[in-house]
Amino acid sequence: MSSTNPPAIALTGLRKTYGQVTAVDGIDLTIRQGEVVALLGPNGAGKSTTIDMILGLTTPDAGQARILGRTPTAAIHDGAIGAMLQNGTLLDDLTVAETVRLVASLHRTPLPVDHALRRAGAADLADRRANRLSGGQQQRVRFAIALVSDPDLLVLDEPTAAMDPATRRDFWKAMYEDTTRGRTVLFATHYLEEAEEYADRVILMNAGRIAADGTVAEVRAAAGGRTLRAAIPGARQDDLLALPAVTHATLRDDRAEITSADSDTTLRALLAHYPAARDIEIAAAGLETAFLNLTTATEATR
Ligand SMILES: Nc1ncnc2c1ncn2[C@@H]1O[C@H](COP(=O)(O)OP(=O)(O)OP(=O)(O)O)[C@@H](O)[C@H]1O
Repeated sequence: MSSTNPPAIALTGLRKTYGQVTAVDGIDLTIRQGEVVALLGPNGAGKSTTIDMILGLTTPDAGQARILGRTPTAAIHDGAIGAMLQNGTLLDDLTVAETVRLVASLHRTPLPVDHALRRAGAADLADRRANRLSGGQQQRVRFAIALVSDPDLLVLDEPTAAMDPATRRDFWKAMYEDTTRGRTVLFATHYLEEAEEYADRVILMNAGRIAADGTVAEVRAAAGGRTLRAAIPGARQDDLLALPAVTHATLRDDRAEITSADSDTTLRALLAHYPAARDIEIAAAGLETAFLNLTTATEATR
């Protein structure tokens, strides 16, 4: 892809407050065309508000969002963005195929309805009424609606929230096949394994700001993460937390789990303090530990 292409998403100084609450606190972010990006963060971190500003559904108090070199409204108007939101309502009286056809009729160059349904794994639902569908099935219909304009950018707010594990797998399989053609995808999720498995890049939000941004490996490393597990007779949690480089420590009976930014230093100090420590294991921290470390670290500095 040529470097003269505009970014899929360019956010500069983006900010939104609701009364006393700063939902998004000055975000700068560039997402290149073709990237698959996961947006992570605890409840209330500002993910949905950011997505709403990318889609032009919410006006920022400051800063701006540019989508493929245009305003969000212009990009939506051109059918360049397909979106799947958390609570998009489906029209009760229409069948699934009629619903998708209706949305297709709003676009200049839509995909054939049966293509969109097939790609979204919703072909078997075509003749069903939207109000008879389960939560996971409705999500597949919303996915077909997002795909029908054949958009360059897909924005998905917790797309798999209502899906069972098998449906989630099918959804991501369909998604993956679809993005191999250079489509840009931004998805918000609470499932860390989805970010780990499907995203090229992970953006971790906390309290309206970006707490980490990089590949899964980079975000893990930024959280300084190794996990050290051991049986430590007579251990006290306060003492473990006081060991050098320790960021978290939990203790159940004499089994300790310690997160450390520098596991060599922690281990030396641990053995000096507790020579009876045994069954020691050291592993790279998972994304979940990185997530916890980074979100607690930014909370502490607020
Ligand atoms: N329309 C609104 N009016 C008032 N406050 C709002 C509104 N929308 C969002 N907020 C507040 O802004 C903050 C960010 O909310 P947002 O929905 O963007 O977070 P989120 O990261 O998407 O959370 P979740 O994972 O729970 O969906 C929260 O404190 C929320 O209560």
